Amino acid sequence: MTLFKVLSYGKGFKGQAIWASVCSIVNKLFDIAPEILIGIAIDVVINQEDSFVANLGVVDPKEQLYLLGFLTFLIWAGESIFQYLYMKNWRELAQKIQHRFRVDCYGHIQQMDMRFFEDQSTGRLTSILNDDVNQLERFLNIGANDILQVVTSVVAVGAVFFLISTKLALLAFSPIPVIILGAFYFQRKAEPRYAEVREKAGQIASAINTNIAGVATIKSFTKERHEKKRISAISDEYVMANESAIKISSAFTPVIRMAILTGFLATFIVGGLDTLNGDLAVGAYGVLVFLTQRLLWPFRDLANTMDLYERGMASARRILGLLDEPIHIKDHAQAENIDLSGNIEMEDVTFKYESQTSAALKQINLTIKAGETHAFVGQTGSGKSTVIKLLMRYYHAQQGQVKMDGVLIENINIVSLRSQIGLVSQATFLFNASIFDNIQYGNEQATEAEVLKAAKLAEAHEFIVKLDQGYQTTVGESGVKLSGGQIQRIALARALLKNPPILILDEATSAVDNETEAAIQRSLKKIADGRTIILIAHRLSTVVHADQIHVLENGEFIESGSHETLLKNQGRYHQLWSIQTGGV
Ligand SMILES: Nc1ncnc2c1ncn2[C@@H]1O[C@H](COP(=O)(O)OP(=O)(O)OP(=O)(O)O)[C@@H](O)[C@H]1O
Repeated sequence: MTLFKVLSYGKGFKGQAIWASVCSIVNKLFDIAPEILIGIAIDVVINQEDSFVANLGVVDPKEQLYLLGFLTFLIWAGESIFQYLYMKNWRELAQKIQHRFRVDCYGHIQQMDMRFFEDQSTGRLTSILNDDVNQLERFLNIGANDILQVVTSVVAVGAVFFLISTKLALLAFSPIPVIILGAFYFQRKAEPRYAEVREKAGQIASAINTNIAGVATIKSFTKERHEKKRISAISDEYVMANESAIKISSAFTPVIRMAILTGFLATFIVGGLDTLNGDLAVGAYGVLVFLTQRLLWPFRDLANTMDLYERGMASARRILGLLDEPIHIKDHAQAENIDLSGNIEMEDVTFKYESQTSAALKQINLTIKAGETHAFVGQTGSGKSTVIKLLMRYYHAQQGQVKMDGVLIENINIVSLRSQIGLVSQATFLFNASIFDNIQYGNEQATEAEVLKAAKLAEAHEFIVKLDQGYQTTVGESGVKLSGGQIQRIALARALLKNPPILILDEATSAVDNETEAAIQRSLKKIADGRTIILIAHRLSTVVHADQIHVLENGEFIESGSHETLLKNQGRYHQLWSIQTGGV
Protein backbone atom coordinates (compact mmCIF):
# COMPACT_ATOMS: atom_id res chain seq x y z
CA MET A 1 0.00 0.00 0.00
CA THR A 2 1.27 3.41 -0.96
CA LEU A 3 0.98 4.92 2.54
CA PHE A 4 3.07 2.14 4.09
CA LYS A 5 5.71 2.53 1.42
CA VAL A 6 5.80 6.25 2.15
CA LEU A 7 6.04 5.63 5.88
CA SER A 8 8.81 3.09 5.39
CA TYR A 9 10.75 6.00 3.95
CA GLY A 10 10.61 7.52 7.39
CA LYS A 11 12.79 4.72 8.79
CA GLY A 12 15.54 6.22 10.86
CA PHE A 13 13.21 8.96 12.08
CA LYS A 14 11.14 6.53 14.16
CA GLY A 15 12.03 8.22 17.47
CA GLN A 16 10.86 11.58 16.25
CA ALA A 17 7.70 10.07 14.72
CA ILE A 18 6.80 8.48 18.07
CA TRP A 19 7.47 11.74 19.95
CA ALA A 20 5.39 13.69 17.41
CA SER A 21 2.54 11.16 17.81
CA VAL A 22 2.67 11.48 21.60
CA CYS A 23 2.48 15.29 21.27
CA SER A 24 -0.50 15.02 18.92
CA ILE A 25 -2.35 12.73 21.33
CA VAL A 26 -1.58 14.81 24.45
CA ASN A 27 -2.62 17.98 22.64
CA LYS A 28 -5.95 16.39 21.72
CA LEU A 29 -6.54 15.25 25.29
CA PHE A 30 -5.91 18.80 26.51
CA ASP A 31 -8.20 20.04 23.73
CA ILE A 32 -11.23 18.07 24.93
CA ALA A 33 -10.63 18.69 28.65
CA PRO A 34 -12.19 22.23 28.84
CA GLU A 35 -15.59 20.76 27.79
CA ILE A 36 -15.44 18.45 30.80
CA LEU A 37 -14.48 21.40 33.00
CA ILE A 38 -17.53 23.34 31.75
CA GLY A 39 -19.75 20.45 32.84
CA ILE A 40 -18.01 20.40 36.22
CA ALA A 41 -18.46 24.19 36.52
CA ILE A 42 -22.19 23.82 35.82
CA ASP A 43 -22.27 21.17 38.50
CA VAL A 44 -20.48 23.58 40.90
CA VAL A 45 -22.96 26.44 40.40
CA ILE A 46 -25.98 24.15 40.66
CA ASN A 47 -24.95 21.78 43.45
CA GLN A 48 -22.48 24.07 45.24
CA GLU A 49 -21.38 22.29 48.50
CA ASP A 50 -22.67 18.92 47.11
CA SER A 51 -20.85 19.18 43.81
CA PHE A 52 -18.42 16.68 42.32
CA VAL A 53 -15.48 18.95 43.24
CA ALA A 54 -16.81 19.35 46.80
CA ASN A 55 -16.68 15.56 47.13
CA LEU A 56 -12.99 15.78 46.27
CA GLY A 57 -12.41 18.01 49.31
CA VAL A 58 -12.82 21.65 48.13
CA VAL A 59 -16.12 22.59 49.75
CA ASP A 60 -16.39 26.39 49.20
CA PRO A 61 -18.07 26.93 45.75
CA LYS A 62 -15.93 30.06 45.10
CA GLU A 63 -12.78 28.10 45.80
CA GLN A 64 -14.11 25.37 43.55
CA LEU A 65 -14.51 27.91 40.75
CA TYR A 66 -10.99 29.32 41.34
CA LEU A 67 -9.65 25.78 41.21
CA LEU A 68 -11.50 25.12 37.94
CA GLY A 69 -10.19 28.42 36.56
CA PHE A 70 -6.66 27.46 37.49
CA LEU A 71 -7.08 24.00 35.89
CA THR A 72 -8.47 25.63 32.75
CA PHE A 73 -5.39 27.84 32.59
CA LEU A 74 -3.08 24.82 32.93
CA ILE A 75 -5.00 22.89 30.31
CA TRP A 76 -4.88 25.72 27.78
CA ALA A 77 -1.19 26.24 28.44
CA GLY A 78 -0.55 22.50 28.05
CA GLU A 79 -2.58 22.42 24.86
CA SER A 80 -0.55 25.31 23.44
CA ILE A 81 2.80 23.78 24.36
CA PHE A 82 1.91 20.41 22.82
CA GLN A 83 0.45 22.06 19.75
CA TYR A 84 3.79 23.78 19.24
CA LEU A 85 5.62 20.49 19.78
CA TYR A 86 3.51 18.35 17.46
CA MET A 87 3.49 20.95 14.70
CA LYS A 88 7.23 21.40 14.90
CA ASN A 89 7.96 17.69 14.95
CA TRP A 90 5.57 16.68 12.18
CA ARG A 91 6.82 19.47 9.96
CA GLU A 92 10.43 18.57 10.61
CA LEU A 93 9.64 14.96 9.78
CA ALA A 94 7.84 16.01 6.61
CA GLN A 95 10.94 17.98 5.64
CA LYS A 96 13.24 15.06 6.27
CA ILE A 97 11.06 12.60 4.35
CA GLN A 98 10.47 14.89 1.40
CA HIS A 99 14.18 15.65 1.27
CA ARG A 100 14.99 11.96 1.22
CA PHE A 101 12.40 11.31 -1.51
CA ARG A 102 13.65 14.16 -3.66
CA VAL A 103 17.32 13.28 -3.36
CA ASP A 104 16.72 9.53 -3.84
CA CYS A 105 14.51 10.20 -6.85
CA TYR A 106 17.07 12.48 -8.36
CA GLY A 107 19.85 9.95 -7.71
CA HIS A 108 17.74 7.22 -9.30
CA ILE A 109 16.92 9.31 -12.35
CA GLN A 110 20.60 10.03 -12.86
CA GLN A 111 21.36 6.32 -12.89
CA MET A 112 18.62 5.46 -15.35
CA ASP A 113 19.66 4.18 -18.74
CA MET A 114 19.75 6.56 -21.65
CA ARG A 115 16.86 4.72 -23.25
CA PHE A 116 14.66 5.74 -20.30
CA PHE A 117 15.23 9.40 -21.14
CA GLU A 118 14.16 8.87 -24.74
CA ASP A 119 10.55 8.28 -23.65
CA GLN A 120 10.51 10.84 -20.85
CA SER A 121 9.85 14.51 -20.99
CA THR A 122 12.05 16.59 -18.71
CA GLY A 123 8.92 18.43 -17.61
CA ARG A 124 7.32 15.25 -16.30
CA LEU A 125 10.41 14.35 -14.33
CA THR A 126 10.79 17.87 -12.91
CA SER A 127 7.13 17.93 -11.96
CA ILE A 128 7.59 14.67 -10.02
CA LEU A 129 10.69 15.97 -8.26
CA ASN A 130 9.10 19.32 -7.47
CA ASP A 131 5.28 19.31 -7.44
CA ASP A 132 4.71 15.72 -6.39
CA VAL A 133 7.30 15.82 -3.63
CA ASN A 134 5.79 19.11 -2.39
CA GLN A 135 2.29 17.64 -2.50
CA LEU A 136 3.43 14.73 -0.40
CA GLU A 137 5.14 17.12 2.00
CA ARG A 138 1.83 18.97 2.46
CA PHE A 139 0.12 15.73 3.49
CA LEU A 140 2.96 14.74 5.80
CA ASN A 141 2.90 18.18 7.45
CA ILE A 142 -0.58 17.76 8.87
CA GLY A 143 -2.15 14.52 7.64
CA ALA A 144 -0.67 12.10 10.18
CA ASN A 145 -1.51 14.48 13.02
CA ASP A 146 -5.11 14.91 11.80
CA ILE A 147 -5.67 11.17 11.65
CA LEU A 148 -4.14 10.58 15.08
CA GLN A 149 -6.19 13.34 16.63
CA VAL A 150 -9.48 12.04 15.21
CA VAL A 151 -8.71 8.60 16.65
CA THR A 152 -7.71 10.12 20.01
CA SER A 153 -10.92 12.11 20.28
CA VAL A 154 -13.06 9.08 19.41
CA VAL A 155 -11.32 6.96 22.06
CA ALA A 156 -11.15 9.62 24.82
CA VAL A 157 -14.59 11.11 24.27
CA GLY A 158 -16.03 7.63 23.83
CA ALA A 159 -14.62 6.64 27.22
CA VAL A 160 -16.24 9.65 28.92
CA PHE A 161 -19.56 8.96 27.16
CA PHE A 162 -19.63 5.31 28.17
CA LEU A 163 -18.76 6.29 31.74
CA ILE A 164 -21.70 8.69 31.90
CA SER A 165 -24.37 6.95 29.83
CA THR A 166 -24.09 3.91 27.55
CA LYS A 167 -27.37 4.75 25.82
CA LEU A 168 -26.22 8.26 24.88
CA ALA A 169 -22.80 6.97 23.92
CA LEU A 170 -24.37 4.60 21.39
CA LEU A 171 -26.54 7.41 20.01
CA ALA A 172 -23.62 9.80 19.69
CA PHE A 173 -21.50 7.17 17.98
CA SER A 174 -24.21 6.12 15.56
CA PRO A 175 -23.15 8.50 12.74
CA ILE A 176 -19.52 7.36 12.84
CA PRO A 177 -19.97 4.23 10.66
CA VAL A 178 -21.83 6.38 8.12
CA ILE A 179 -19.00 8.89 8.14
CA ILE A 180 -16.35 6.21 7.73
CA LEU A 181 -18.26 4.53 4.89
CA GLY A 182 -18.65 7.96 3.29
CA ALA A 183 -14.92 8.53 3.61
CA PHE A 184 -14.13 5.24 1.86
CA TYR A 185 -16.64 6.00 -0.86
CA PHE A 186 -15.07 9.41 -1.30
CA GLN A 187 -11.60 7.93 -1.42
CA ARG A 188 -12.59 5.47 -4.14
CA LYS A 189 -14.17 8.22 -6.22
CA ALA A 190 -11.39 10.71 -5.67
CA GLU A 191 -8.40 8.46 -6.31
CA PRO A 192 -8.56 8.29 -10.13
CA ARG A 193 -9.47 11.98 -10.30
CA TYR A 194 -6.38 13.02 -8.36
CA ALA A 195 -4.19 10.69 -10.41
CA GLU A 196 -5.53 12.54 -13.47
CA VAL A 197 -4.80 15.91 -11.83
CA ARG A 198 -1.16 14.93 -11.18
CA GLU A 199 -0.78 13.61 -14.72
CA LYS A 200 -2.11 16.88 -16.16
CA ALA A 201 0.17 18.89 -13.87
CA GLY A 202 3.08 16.91 -15.32
CA GLN A 203 1.93 17.63 -18.86
CA ILE A 204 1.74 21.37 -18.19
CA ALA A 205 5.24 21.38 -16.70
CA SER A 206 6.51 19.42 -19.66
CA ALA A 207 4.92 21.74 -22.25
CA ILE A 208 6.15 24.87 -20.49
CA ASN A 209 9.68 23.48 -20.16
CA THR A 210 9.86 22.58 -23.84
CA ASN A 211 8.47 25.92 -24.93
CA ILE A 212 10.86 27.95 -22.80
CA ALA A 213 13.79 25.91 -24.09
CA GLY A 214 12.57 26.43 -27.64
CA VAL A 215 11.58 30.07 -27.31
CA ALA A 216 13.94 31.16 -30.10
CA THR A 217 12.27 28.73 -32.53
CA ILE A 218 8.81 29.91 -31.45
CA LYS A 219 9.80 33.50 -32.11
CA SER A 220 11.44 32.73 -35.43
CA PHE A 221 8.23 31.09 -36.65
CA THR A 222 6.13 33.80 -34.93
CA LYS A 223 4.13 31.05 -33.26
CA GLU A 224 3.66 32.88 -29.94
CA ARG A 225 -0.14 33.00 -30.22
CA HIS A 226 -0.36 29.41 -31.32
CA GLU A 227 1.83 28.25 -28.44
CA LYS A 228 -0.12 30.33 -25.91
CA LYS A 229 -3.29 28.64 -27.14
CA ARG A 230 -1.67 25.22 -26.84
CA ILE A 231 -0.53 25.88 -23.27
CA SER A 232 -3.96 27.29 -22.48
CA ALA A 233 -5.59 24.09 -23.80
CA ILE A 234 -3.36 21.91 -21.60
CA SER A 235 -4.00 24.20 -18.65
CA ASP A 236 -7.75 23.86 -19.34
CA GLU A 237 -7.41 20.10 -19.12
CA TYR A 238 -5.73 20.56 -15.73
CA VAL A 239 -8.58 22.80 -14.60
CA MET A 240 -11.14 20.25 -15.78
CA ALA A 241 -9.37 17.40 -13.99
CA ASN A 242 -9.27 19.49 -10.83
CA GLU A 243 -12.92 20.51 -11.18
CA SER A 244 -13.95 16.89 -11.30
CA ALA A 245 -11.96 16.24 -8.10
CA ILE A 246 -13.31 19.42 -6.47
CA LYS A 247 -16.92 18.34 -7.12
CA ILE A 248 -16.51 15.15 -5.15
CA SER A 249 -14.37 16.63 -2.39
CA SER A 250 -16.73 19.60 -1.85
CA ALA A 251 -19.70 17.28 -1.41
CA PHE A 252 -18.00 15.40 1.41
CA THR A 253 -18.15 18.07 4.15
CA PRO A 254 -21.90 18.86 3.86
CA VAL A 255 -22.78 15.15 3.83
CA ILE A 256 -20.66 14.55 6.93
CA ARG A 257 -22.18 17.61 8.60
CA MET A 258 -25.66 16.11 8.25
CA ALA A 259 -24.47 12.84 9.75
CA ILE A 260 -22.90 14.76 12.63
CA LEU A 261 -26.15 16.66 13.14
CA THR A 262 -28.02 13.38 13.64
CA GLY A 263 -25.65 12.31 16.41
CA PHE A 264 -25.69 15.73 18.00
CA LEU A 265 -29.50 16.03 17.95
CA ALA A 266 -29.86 12.55 19.41
CA THR A 267 -27.62 13.42 22.38
CA PHE A 268 -29.18 16.86 22.69
CA ILE A 269 -32.81 15.67 22.79
CA VAL A 270 -32.54 12.23 24.39
CA GLY A 271 -29.97 13.49 26.92
CA GLY A 272 -32.19 16.52 27.66
CA LEU A 273 -35.19 14.28 28.25
CA ASP A 274 -33.13 12.05 30.56
CA THR A 275 -32.02 15.16 32.48
CA LEU A 276 -35.64 16.37 32.78
CA ASN A 277 -36.58 12.91 34.11
CA GLY A 278 -33.77 13.18 36.63
CA ASP A 279 -31.89 10.21 35.12
CA LEU A 280 -28.93 12.40 34.16
CA ALA A 281 -27.21 15.15 36.13
CA VAL A 282 -27.30 18.66 34.61
CA GLY A 283 -23.50 18.87 34.62
CA ALA A 284 -23.19 15.48 32.94
CA TYR A 285 -25.74 16.58 30.31
CA GLY A 286 -23.64 19.69 29.66
CA VAL A 287 -20.48 17.59 29.33
CA LEU A 288 -22.17 15.23 26.84
CA VAL A 289 -23.64 17.98 24.66
CA PHE A 290 -20.31 19.79 24.44
CA LEU A 291 -18.38 16.57 23.94
CA THR A 292 -20.61 15.40 21.07
CA GLN A 293 -19.27 18.37 19.20
CA ARG A 294 -15.72 17.43 20.16
CA LEU A 295 -16.35 13.87 19.07
CA LEU A 296 -18.01 14.55 15.76
CA TRP A 297 -16.60 17.82 14.46
CA PRO A 298 -13.12 16.43 13.82
CA PHE A 299 -14.76 14.12 11.30
CA ARG A 300 -15.73 17.21 9.35
CA ASP A 301 -12.01 17.96 8.99
CA LEU A 302 -11.58 14.41 7.85
CA ALA A 303 -12.80 15.60 4.46
CA ASN A 304 -9.82 17.92 4.15
CA THR A 305 -7.50 15.24 5.46
CA MET A 306 -8.85 12.72 2.97
CA ASP A 307 -8.48 15.29 0.23
CA LEU A 308 -4.91 15.94 1.22
CA TYR A 309 -4.33 12.22 1.63
CA GLU A 310 -5.63 11.41 -1.85
CA ARG A 311 -3.59 14.17 -3.45
CA GLY A 312 -0.56 13.09 -1.45
CA MET A 313 -0.95 9.43 -2.37
CA ALA A 314 -1.47 10.24 -6.06
CA SER A 315 1.84 12.08 -5.90
CA ALA A 316 3.47 9.32 -3.87
CA ARG A 317 2.49 6.74 -6.49
CA ARG A 318 4.21 8.80 -9.18
CA ILE A 319 7.32 9.20 -7.02
CA LEU A 320 7.43 5.51 -6.08
CA GLY A 321 6.74 4.54 -9.69
CA LEU A 322 9.82 6.48 -10.69
CA LEU A 323 11.89 4.92 -7.91
CA ASP A 324 10.74 1.47 -9.06
CA GLU A 325 11.91 2.01 -12.64
CA PRO A 326 14.54 -0.63 -13.18
CA ILE A 327 18.12 0.30 -14.02
CA HIS A 328 19.33 -2.05 -16.75
CA ILE A 329 22.84 -0.80 -17.22
CA LYS A 330 24.64 -1.08 -13.93
CA ASP A 331 27.75 -2.62 -12.44
CA HIS A 332 27.61 -6.30 -11.69
CA ALA A 333 29.43 -7.82 -8.75
CA GLN A 334 32.58 -8.73 -10.71
CA ALA A 335 32.96 -5.33 -12.39
CA GLU A 336 36.50 -4.00 -11.91
CA ASN A 337 38.29 -0.70 -11.96
CA ILE A 338 40.73 -0.87 -14.83
CA ASP A 339 43.40 1.60 -15.88
CA LEU A 340 42.74 1.78 -19.58
CA SER A 341 45.49 2.28 -22.07
CA GLY A 342 43.13 2.86 -24.99
CA ASN A 343 42.80 -0.47 -26.88
CA ILE A 344 39.27 -0.85 -28.18
CA GLU A 345 37.68 -3.84 -29.85
CA MET A 346 34.24 -4.49 -31.24
CA GLU A 347 33.45 -8.00 -32.39
CA ASP A 348 30.39 -8.68 -34.53
CA VAL A 349 28.42 -6.01 -32.77
CA THR A 350 24.78 -5.66 -33.74
CA PHE A 351 22.60 -3.12 -32.00
CA LYS A 352 19.00 -2.04 -32.44
CA TYR A 353 17.23 0.82 -30.62
CA GLU A 354 14.09 -0.50 -28.96
CA SER A 355 11.86 1.92 -30.82
CA GLN A 356 13.32 1.12 -34.23
CA THR A 357 12.47 -1.76 -36.53
CA SER A 358 15.91 -2.21 -38.07
CA ALA A 359 19.34 -2.39 -36.46
CA ALA A 360 21.37 0.82 -36.17
CA LEU A 361 24.62 -1.17 -36.23
CA LYS A 362 25.11 -4.48 -38.01
CA GLN A 363 27.96 -6.91 -37.41
CA ILE A 364 30.49 -4.21 -36.60
CA ASN A 365 34.11 -5.28 -36.24
CA LEU A 366 36.61 -2.73 -35.11
CA THR A 367 40.10 -2.80 -33.63
CA ILE A 368 41.68 0.36 -32.32
CA LYS A 369 45.16 0.13 -30.83
CA ALA A 370 46.11 2.39 -27.95
CA GLY A 371 47.41 5.70 -29.23
CA GLU A 372 45.76 5.49 -32.65
CA THR A 373 43.40 8.03 -34.13
CA HIS A 374 40.33 6.60 -35.83
CA ALA A 375 37.56 8.42 -37.60
CA PHE A 376 34.00 7.53 -38.49
CA VAL A 377 32.44 9.17 -41.48
CA GLY A 378 29.28 8.56 -43.43
CA GLN A 379 25.86 9.91 -44.13
CA THR A 380 23.68 11.27 -41.40
CA GLY A 381 21.89 8.46 -39.59
CA SER A 382 24.46 5.86 -40.68
CA GLY A 383 25.26 4.91 -37.07
CA LYS A 384 28.40 6.86 -36.16
CA SER A 385 27.16 8.26 -32.85
CA THR A 386 25.63 4.89 -31.98
CA VAL A 387 29.11 3.33 -32.00
CA ILE A 388 30.14 5.92 -29.41
CA LYS A 389 27.06 5.28 -27.28
CA LEU A 390 28.04 1.61 -27.10
CA LEU A 391 31.62 2.49 -26.16
CA MET A 392 30.31 4.73 -23.36
CA ARG A 393 28.01 1.86 -22.34
CA TYR A 394 24.94 4.04 -22.61
CA TYR A 395 23.36 1.10 -24.39
CA HIS A 396 24.00 -2.59 -24.49
CA ALA A 397 24.59 -4.37 -27.81
CA GLN A 398 22.15 -7.22 -28.42
CA GLN A 399 24.85 -9.23 -30.18
CA GLY A 400 28.63 -9.23 -30.19
CA GLN A 401 31.19 -7.93 -27.74
CA VAL A 402 32.78 -4.63 -26.91
CA LYS A 403 36.15 -4.81 -25.17
CA MET A 404 38.58 -2.31 -23.75
CA ASP A 405 42.15 -3.50 -23.26
CA GLY A 406 40.83 -7.00 -23.84
CA VAL A 407 38.26 -6.77 -21.02
CA LEU A 408 34.55 -7.05 -21.79
CA ILE A 409 33.02 -3.61 -21.27
CA GLU A 410 30.39 -5.13 -18.94
CA ASN A 411 33.21 -6.24 -16.63
CA ILE A 412 34.56 -2.73 -16.23
CA ASN A 413 33.14 -0.59 -13.50
CA ILE A 414 31.00 2.11 -15.16
CA VAL A 415 32.63 4.99 -13.27
CA SER A 416 36.08 3.67 -14.14
CA LEU A 417 35.12 3.30 -17.82
CA ARG A 418 33.43 6.65 -18.31
CA SER A 419 35.96 8.60 -16.28
CA GLN A 420 38.65 7.45 -18.71
CA ILE A 421 36.79 8.57 -21.82
CA GLY A 422 36.68 12.25 -22.69
CA LEU A 423 33.61 12.77 -24.82
CA VAL A 424 32.63 15.92 -26.63
CA SER A 425 29.26 15.00 -28.05
CA GLN A 426 27.07 16.69 -30.64
CA ALA A 427 24.67 17.90 -28.00
CA THR A 428 27.05 19.98 -25.94
CA PHE A 429 25.73 20.99 -22.58
CA LEU A 430 27.14 23.74 -20.43
CA PHE A 431 25.97 24.39 -16.89
CA ASN A 432 24.61 27.72 -15.80
CA ALA A 433 27.89 28.66 -14.13
CA SER A 434 31.11 30.51 -14.95
CA ILE A 435 33.22 29.42 -17.92
CA PHE A 436 35.98 28.53 -15.48
CA ASP A 437 33.67 26.22 -13.52
CA ASN A 438 32.36 24.69 -16.72
CA ILE A 439 35.86 23.74 -17.83
CA GLN A 440 36.93 22.64 -14.36
CA TYR A 441 33.95 20.26 -14.35
CA GLY A 442 36.23 17.93 -16.35
CA ASN A 443 38.51 17.59 -13.35
CA GLU A 444 37.56 19.27 -10.13
CA GLN A 445 41.09 18.92 -8.74
CA ALA A 446 42.60 20.82 -11.67
CA THR A 447 44.51 23.99 -10.83
CA GLU A 448 43.83 27.34 -12.47
CA ALA A 449 46.94 26.90 -14.62
CA GLU A 450 45.66 23.53 -15.86
CA VAL A 451 42.26 24.98 -16.71
CA LEU A 452 43.92 27.75 -18.70
CA LYS A 453 46.17 25.26 -20.45
CA ALA A 454 43.17 23.15 -21.52
CA ALA A 455 41.39 26.27 -22.75
CA LYS A 456 44.45 27.22 -24.80
CA LEU A 457 44.67 23.75 -26.35
CA ALA A 458 41.00 24.01 -27.30
CA GLU A 459 41.62 27.45 -28.84
CA ALA A 460 39.17 28.92 -26.37
CA HIS A 461 41.49 31.05 -24.22
CA GLU A 462 41.64 33.99 -26.60
CA PHE A 463 37.92 34.57 -26.87
CA ILE A 464 37.36 33.91 -23.17
CA VAL A 465 39.78 36.62 -22.02
CA LYS A 466 38.07 39.08 -24.34
CA LEU A 467 34.74 38.58 -22.55
CA ASP A 468 33.78 41.22 -19.98
CA GLN A 469 34.45 38.98 -17.03
CA GLY A 470 36.84 36.59 -18.69
CA TYR A 471 36.79 33.12 -17.17
CA GLN A 472 34.26 34.30 -14.58
CA THR A 473 31.64 35.08 -17.24
CA THR A 474 28.50 33.13 -16.48
CA VAL A 475 27.08 31.24 -19.41
CA GLY A 476 23.31 30.89 -19.49
CA GLU A 477 21.64 27.50 -19.45
CA SER A 478 22.97 25.51 -22.42
CA GLY A 479 25.42 28.32 -22.96
CA VAL A 480 22.99 30.68 -24.69
CA LYS A 481 25.29 33.67 -24.13
CA LEU A 482 27.94 32.10 -26.35
CA SER A 483 28.18 31.24 -30.04
CA GLY A 484 27.93 27.62 -31.16
CA GLY A 485 31.66 27.48 -31.92
CA GLN A 486 32.56 29.01 -28.56
CA ILE A 487 30.41 26.47 -26.72
CA GLN A 488 32.13 23.64 -28.59
CA ARG A 489 35.57 24.93 -27.65
CA ILE A 490 34.65 25.17 -23.97
CA ALA A 491 33.30 21.62 -24.11
CA LEU A 492 36.53 20.50 -25.76
CA ALA A 493 38.63 22.21 -23.07
CA ARG A 494 36.50 20.47 -20.45
CA ALA A 495 37.13 17.06 -22.02
CA LEU A 496 40.87 17.75 -22.43
CA LEU A 497 41.16 18.72 -18.78
CA LYS A 498 39.99 15.23 -17.93
CA ASN A 499 43.24 14.04 -19.55
CA PRO A 500 41.63 10.76 -20.60
CA PRO A 501 43.38 7.86 -22.37
CA ILE A 502 40.46 7.86 -24.83
CA LEU A 503 39.17 11.06 -26.36
CA ILE A 504 36.03 11.02 -28.49
CA LEU A 505 35.08 14.03 -30.52
CA ASP A 506 31.63 13.65 -32.10
CA GLU A 507 31.25 16.61 -34.46
CA ALA A 508 33.13 18.54 -31.80
CA THR A 509 34.43 21.23 -34.12
CA SER A 510 31.57 21.36 -36.62
CA ALA A 511 30.61 24.89 -35.57
CA VAL A 512 34.05 26.49 -35.54
CA ASP A 513 35.57 28.24 -38.55
CA ASN A 514 38.18 26.52 -40.70
CA GLU A 515 41.08 28.51 -39.31
CA THR A 516 40.22 27.78 -35.67
CA GLU A 517 39.61 24.17 -36.55
CA ALA A 518 43.05 23.90 -38.10
CA ALA A 519 44.51 25.36 -34.89
CA ILE A 520 42.55 22.84 -32.80
CA GLN A 521 43.86 20.05 -35.05
CA ARG A 522 47.41 21.19 -34.33
CA SER A 523 46.65 21.17 -30.59
CA LEU A 524 45.15 17.72 -30.82
CA LYS A 525 48.26 16.44 -32.56
CA LYS A 526 50.27 17.68 -29.58
CA ILE A 527 48.11 15.82 -27.10
CA ALA A 528 47.45 12.75 -29.27
CA ASP A 529 50.61 11.03 -28.10
CA GLY A 530 49.74 7.92 -26.12
CA ARG A 531 46.06 8.68 -26.38
CA THR A 532 43.35 7.00 -28.43
CA ILE A 533 41.32 9.50 -30.37
CA ILE A 534 38.03 8.85 -32.12
CA LEU A 535 36.72 11.50 -34.45
CA ILE A 536 33.34 11.81 -36.06
CA ALA A 537 33.02 14.50 -38.64
CA HIS A 538 31.11 15.37 -41.73
CA ARG A 539 33.83 17.79 -42.77
CA LEU A 540 36.41 15.33 -44.10
CA SER A 541 39.31 17.78 -43.76
CA THR A 542 38.96 17.14 -40.01
CA VAL A 543 39.79 13.46 -40.36
CA VAL A 544 42.47 13.28 -43.04
CA HIS A 545 45.23 12.69 -40.49
CA ALA A 546 43.49 9.76 -38.81
CA ASP A 547 45.33 6.42 -38.84
CA GLN A 548 42.13 4.71 -39.93
CA ILE A 549 38.95 6.13 -41.36
CA HIS A 550 35.82 3.97 -41.30
CA VAL A 551 33.01 4.73 -43.67
CA LEU A 552 29.59 3.78 -42.36
CA GLU A 553 26.47 3.20 -44.36
CA ASN A 554 23.20 1.94 -42.91
CA GLY A 555 24.95 0.71 -39.79
CA GLU A 556 27.74 -1.15 -41.58
CA PHE A 557 31.40 -0.41 -42.18
CA ILE A 558 31.71 -0.37 -45.93
CA GLU A 559 35.30 0.87 -46.15
CA SER A 560 38.22 1.32 -43.78
CA GLY A 561 41.72 2.62 -44.30
CA SER A 562 43.88 5.70 -44.21
CA HIS A 563 42.90 8.81 -46.17
CA GLU A 564 45.33 7.94 -48.94
CA THR A 565 44.29 4.30 -49.16
CA LEU A 566 40.63 5.19 -49.29
CA LEU A 567 41.21 7.76 -52.00
CA LYS A 568 43.08 5.17 -54.01
CA ASN A 569 40.21 2.72 -53.54
CA GLN A 570 37.99 5.10 -55.49
CA GLY A 571 35.04 3.98 -53.35
CA ARG A 572 32.49 5.81 -51.24
CA TYR A 573 35.09 7.85 -49.33
CA HIS A 574 36.61 9.01 -52.58
CA GLN A 575 33.17 10.06 -53.73
CA LEU A 576 32.49 12.02 -50.50
CA TRP A 577 35.92 13.64 -50.66
CA SER A 578 35.38 14.70 -54.27
CA ILE A 579 32.04 16.27 -53.38
CA GLN A 580 33.56 18.22 -50.49
CA THR A 581 36.63 19.37 -52.34
CA GLY A 582 34.62 20.37 -55.37
CA GLY A 583 36.05 17.59 -57.53
CA VAL A 584 32.58 16.40 -58.61
N1 LIG B 1 17.87 7.30 -29.21
C1 LIG B 1 17.49 6.74 -30.34
N2 LIG B 1 16.36 6.00 -30.39
C2 LIG B 1 15.97 5.41 -31.52
N3 LIG B 1 16.66 5.49 -32.66
C3 LIG B 1 17.79 6.20 -32.68
C4 LIG B 1 18.26 6.87 -31.52
N4 LIG B 1 19.41 7.51 -31.82
C5 LIG B 1 19.65 7.24 -33.13
N5 LIG B 1 18.68 6.47 -33.64
C6 LIG B 1 18.61 5.94 -35.01
O1 LIG B 1 19.76 5.17 -35.23
C7 LIG B 1 20.31 5.42 -36.50
C8 LIG B 1 21.78 5.85 -36.35
O2 LIG B 1 21.82 7.09 -35.65
P1 LIG B 1 23.18 7.79 -35.26
O3 LIG B 1 22.85 8.92 -34.38
O4 LIG B 1 24.14 6.79 -34.79
O5 LIG B 1 23.65 8.33 -36.67
P2 LIG B 1 24.87 9.25 -37.05
O6 LIG B 1 25.59 8.57 -38.14
O7 LIG B 1 25.64 9.61 -35.84
O8 LIG B 1 24.08 10.52 -37.62
P3 LIG B 1 24.51 12.05 -37.65
O9 LIG B 1 25.63 12.19 -38.60
O10 LIG B 1 23.28 12.72 -38.11
O11 LIG B 1 24.87 12.39 -36.24
C9 LIG B 1 19.43 6.47 -37.14
O12 LIG B 1 18.54 5.81 -38.00
C10 LIG B 1 18.67 7.08 -36.00
O13 LIG B 1 17.37 7.44 -36.40
